[in-house]
Amino acid sequence: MATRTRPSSKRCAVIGGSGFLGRHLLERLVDRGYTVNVFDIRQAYELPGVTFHRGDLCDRQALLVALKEVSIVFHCASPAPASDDRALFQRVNIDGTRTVIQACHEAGVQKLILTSSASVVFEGTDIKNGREDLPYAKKPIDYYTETKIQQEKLSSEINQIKEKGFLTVAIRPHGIFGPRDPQLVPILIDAARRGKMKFIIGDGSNLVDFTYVENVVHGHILAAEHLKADSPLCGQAYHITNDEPVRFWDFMSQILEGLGYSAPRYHLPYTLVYGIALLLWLIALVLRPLIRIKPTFSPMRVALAGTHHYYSCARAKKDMGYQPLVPLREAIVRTVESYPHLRKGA
Ligand SMILES: NC(=O)C1=CN([C@@H]2O[C@H](COP(=O)(O)OP(=O)(O)OC[C@H]3O[C@@H](n4cnc5c(N)ncnc54)[C@H](O)[C@@H]3O)[C@@H](O)[C@H]2O)C=CC1
Ligand SMILES: CC(C)CCC[C@@H](C)[C@H]1CC[C@H]2C3=C(CC[C@]12C)[C@@]1(C)CCC(=O)C[C@@H]1CC3
Repeated sequence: MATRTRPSSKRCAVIGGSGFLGRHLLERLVDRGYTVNVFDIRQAYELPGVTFHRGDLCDRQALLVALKEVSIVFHCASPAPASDDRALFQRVNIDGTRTVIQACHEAGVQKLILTSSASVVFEGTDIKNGREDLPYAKKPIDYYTETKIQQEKLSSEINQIKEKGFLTVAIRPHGIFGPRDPQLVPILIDAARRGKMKFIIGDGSNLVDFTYVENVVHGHILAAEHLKADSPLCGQAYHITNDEPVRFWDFMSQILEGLGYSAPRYHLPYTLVYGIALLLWLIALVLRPLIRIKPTFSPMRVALAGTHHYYSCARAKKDMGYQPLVPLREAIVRTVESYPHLRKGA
């Protein structure tokens, strides 16, 4: 057992701090006067006032070094959903989160803020204004979702044991976007450049949440600051969104047109595209030992593009005073401006 020194309430660690959300989070934490340790398998940048610890979160000893004298841990590391690697998700999201919890406990950490995902309740069918009490997806649509569910359960169970002095809360963002995001805008533009963004899947009226990264960061920091023994946050999950559901295809079109590409115009039936995506996924699975194929339109992406999925943040508003800081319109402008290299013709 490591020797415990009294942690400072302003000393925190961001696991996954080299990633998109993690880096925005720690920049904000530094602005607010926190001392930050980053723990990640890769070091993507350097920042004054931030100490980097490179390591795998499945390695308890490596974690213990980064968690020394830390009172708050933000765990926002995960393999990318697109990796579609079952063993990797199991190892990092489930076994790794168990290791993070053990290490927090051993190091005397007081609070764990886990980045979960609103998609833990998504099964590929419509969710309208979903609340946190919706049941977890019984048939999760991909390995990412399956392991995010197990991860969230682990963190909430540990809180229920009411280990004195160790509290947990899970934040469930949805469709995070913003400057430096390696997923949404780059994948969308790559599809457009390959001529794959001509079609709208379904009738185009489906509403979804896209959440600007600074609002997600704000939700995490509020959660850390409101998480106290006997507060309603203990062991709970909170949706954090922009609270402005938007038509999926309007959002995509605004990003595409903002960067100089044409918006999709022709419609394709949802069930047809979903069926094709499922078939391609199965073919890719069978061929995986020989060749690795990654179809642009995975069943998960098609489901996300063709159904309603937006969530209520009433619980976060009530328990921690959450309100999005950046409205959607402004968030889209800032995002588009941040990708000059993805502009058409650049
Ligand atoms: N991007 C999105 O739209 C959404 C993301 N989330 C969750 O937010 C969190 C952050 O996501 P992003 O910033 O988008 O992802 P990201 O891929 O940009 O960042 C994840 C970070 O985790 C690190 N990491 C992965 N495996 C690790 C390991 N074994 N040990 C140490 N570090 C490891 C990576 O190196 C990376 O820096 C994740 O937990 C994700 O599940 C939830 C909802 C939506
Ligand atoms: C090719 C096009 C049909 C779609 C291009 C955009 C997509 C890459 C994104 C649209 C919705 C996004 C999303 C996620 C990743 C990127 C998108 C599929 C998540 C799966 C990321 C991880 C989560 O926890 C849930 C997200 C839901 C929305």
